[in-house]
Amino acid sequence: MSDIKLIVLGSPGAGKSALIVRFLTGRYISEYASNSECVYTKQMNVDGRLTGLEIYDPCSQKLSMSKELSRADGFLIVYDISRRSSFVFAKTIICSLREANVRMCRRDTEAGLFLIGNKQDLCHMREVPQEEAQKVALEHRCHYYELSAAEQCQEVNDMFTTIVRNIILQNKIKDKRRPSGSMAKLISNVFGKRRKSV
Ligand SMILES: Nc1nc2c(ncn2[C@@H]2O[C@H](COP(=O)(O)OP(=O)(O)OP(=O)(O)O)[C@@H](O)[C@H]2O)c(=O)[nH]1
Repeated sequence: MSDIKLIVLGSPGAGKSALIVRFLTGRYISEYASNSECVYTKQMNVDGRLTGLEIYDPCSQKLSMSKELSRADGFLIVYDISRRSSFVFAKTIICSLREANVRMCRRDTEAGLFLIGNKQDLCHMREVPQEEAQKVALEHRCHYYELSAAEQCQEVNDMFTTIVRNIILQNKIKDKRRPSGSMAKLISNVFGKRRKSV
């Protein structure tokens, strides 16, 4: 069974907990405790393959989580479509992750960045046009979704499933590109043995 680790980030009140709880339980609860970090686990069957999923919700106050960052396969960056400041914050997170990726992420974040506009049910109060968010997602090579944790159970479910499927696929491609143990040994025997750093 493969394990996928997701981290959910975004400004306070964007709806991170609501999305996670909706996905895990199918329920929407309007108030969540927001002062403690949480790790949720779930087993999923994706295309006939059993996958262990770990979702980390660091809670908004704690963004210094280098250990968790380095273990993550995917980053869900949530903003509230009715609050521009949350979108600005989401863009800042994306830029920081791109920078951090160079230094410490286990996986290339390219396949693992997901920008999520939540609270679509509040579109009458919209401050972030969908086109603008799509453009940002394209620029930063993120996948993009807009939905409502409050009103769209199936869509939230589909989104998480697609995210996990994407990551599994991407990890498979990377594993194929990465030389296998014996191949790596062979390459190292031929080219790497005598290399010294100066
Ligand atoms: N209208 C609407 N409200 C939502 C939606 N999702 C979440 N909310 C509300 O937004 C508020 C914040 O939701 P949370 O899930 O606690 O947000 P959070 O991002 O986890 O917040 P922190 O834990 O403070 O980081 C709550 O009152 C939710 O009920 C949504 O899709 N639509």
